Amino acid sequence: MAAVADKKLTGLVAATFTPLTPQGEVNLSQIGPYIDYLTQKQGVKNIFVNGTAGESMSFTVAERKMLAEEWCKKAKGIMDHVIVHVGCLSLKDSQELARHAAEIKADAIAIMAPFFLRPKNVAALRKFLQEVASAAPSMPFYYYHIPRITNVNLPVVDLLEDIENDIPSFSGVKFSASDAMDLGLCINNSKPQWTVLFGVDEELLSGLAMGAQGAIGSTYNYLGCHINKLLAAFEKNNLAEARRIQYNLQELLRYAKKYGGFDLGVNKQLMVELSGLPLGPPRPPVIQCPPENAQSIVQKFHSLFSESS
Ligand SMILES: CC(=O)N[C@H](C=O)[C@@H](O)[C@H](O)[C@H](O)CO
Ligand SMILES: CC(=O)C(=O)O
Repeated sequence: MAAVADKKLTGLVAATFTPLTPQGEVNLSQIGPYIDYLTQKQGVKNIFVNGTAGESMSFTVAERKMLAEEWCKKAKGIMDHVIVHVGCLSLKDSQELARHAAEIKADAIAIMAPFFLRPKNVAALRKFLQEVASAAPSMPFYYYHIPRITNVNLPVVDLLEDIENDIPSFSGVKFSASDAMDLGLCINNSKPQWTVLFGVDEELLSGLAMGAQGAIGSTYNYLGCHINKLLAAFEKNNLAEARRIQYNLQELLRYAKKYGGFDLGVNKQLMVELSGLPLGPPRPPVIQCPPENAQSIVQKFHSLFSESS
């Protein structure tokens, strides 16, 4: 296993969907083809598994272990990083998944705040995170800030203060919030070996402007090659080109709103249609996007993003 911070994580990370059979059972057989699709067709070399797009909380601990193991096994030698999200509502379940991630030699773990009984202040959040991290002390550890889902909206910059004293494996933040001030302060208060990855795909350019070193997102599953161009354009200070690509992603999400919003059901179905991978339906309570709606969004996708642009 790589020592903590052996390989610094930067660039694009796809937050994977979870392949299911048509009956809604975990379908490990699609994980190999999924990884081939990401590397060969999308130019994506990093994955974040069992996260939000992966419907983590809808799966049992046993299912999440099977999934994490297969992602790591199939990504070995092909992907640069596999980050396993181990967040659960129960500390014990999170610790079990953290230990398991270390056993299967994942590259890093990430954890969102528990959101049934929520930590009421930064100290309480830090204690929870520290107890998870200490179950797998050799695993690079990322805090996954996604207040839209957790309703835990404590300033991340406050969490970062001397965090390495409590969590020596701390390696960075997956920042999925539209809060440019907290994001900027996180980056300004980061250690050089940490990575702050931005997680709001439709606002990536603003995250890059603030200094994010990479991006994790669900849309990079099928937009990886385009978003890699956005990252390259930003690097070269070609803001006009970076904006063009960003606007197209925003137009896609705006269009999807016509069909009730860009939720996980729509998002996963778009991946199925665009990749051709049979990833199955989402698991209830998420509902599958009706095929005619998905087709209409796919058409919009093709009008916004062509192979050559
Ligand atoms: C709620 C959710 O899934 N957030 C993702 C990551 O944090 C994003 O990748 C979004 O899916 C994306 O930005 C579209 O809103
Ligand atoms: C979408 C995202 O970043 C996640 O799956 O956690």
